[in-house]
Amino acid sequence: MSTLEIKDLHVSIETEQGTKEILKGVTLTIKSGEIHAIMGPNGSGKSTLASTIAGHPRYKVTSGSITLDDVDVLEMSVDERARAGLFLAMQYPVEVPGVTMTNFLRTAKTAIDGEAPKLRTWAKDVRGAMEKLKIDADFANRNVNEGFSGGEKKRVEILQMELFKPKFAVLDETDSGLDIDALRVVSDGVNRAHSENDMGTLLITHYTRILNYITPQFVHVFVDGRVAEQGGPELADELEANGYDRFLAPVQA
Ligand SMILES: Nc1ncnc2c1ncn2[C@@H]1O[C@H](COP(=O)(O)OP(=O)(O)OP(=O)(O)O)[C@@H](O)[C@H]1O
Repeated sequence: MSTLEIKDLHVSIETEQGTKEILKGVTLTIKSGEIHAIMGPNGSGKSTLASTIAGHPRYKVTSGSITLDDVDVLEMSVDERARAGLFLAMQYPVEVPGVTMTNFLRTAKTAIDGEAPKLRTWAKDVRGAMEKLKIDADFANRNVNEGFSGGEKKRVEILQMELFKPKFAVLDETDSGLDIDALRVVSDGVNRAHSENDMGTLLITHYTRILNYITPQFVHVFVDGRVAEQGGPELADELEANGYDRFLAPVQA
């Protein structure tokens, strides 16, 4: 059993207008096997939280902590975070010209595990995972994300998650731009990682649609850089019905 613990996290960025505090005290604990959904209005800091967990240099932690099984994540480099078992699927995946998917996946898996995967089983694992995610075999020879459609990029992210077997995944708007079939395929991938690897997930989303396929035990409403309320899946239904007015009123007052 692993625990990813975020405690009273404050994060700022430097802008031309000066320092801007975006996260204003986020506290959140995720354990192995748990699915947590974060929902919240545009600009409330959800992606900033994902980027901070990922170790993006732009986001400065001014106070608070992130630990993985009591080890300080904020002291780790981006690579070390991946090796420690954190997986981050970002809103805007990057293209890597000149690097084929096959080479990328094997190199990344080697870096994460500290040893190269066995050639024969690895090729089978990759093929099997691609089939499950309905990714055409041709993608193996294409350059990472180059010319991939939005939905294809998301499937490829989940492919990485299946193969790297992280302890925790942070999925930032993995559902945006997915058609119904792709949504189901991607959700199945996340659910498999939970049942087979006991992965913990932080799922950032704007829509309850994905929550029909991936059932979170916890829903957190993010407003103005903090968790304004926590609840079960019924909280997502309430947001769908009533929007964020109830949470925004105290902020705007
Ligand atoms: N690099 C940056 N430069 C300037 N402002 C930034 C930067 N990154 C984030 N911000 C600001 O911080 C706030 C939070 O942004 P963030 O992307 O974390 O919100 P979000 O909740 O993920 O929004 P959305 O739902 O629209 O994706 C916004 O006001 C945004 O403009």
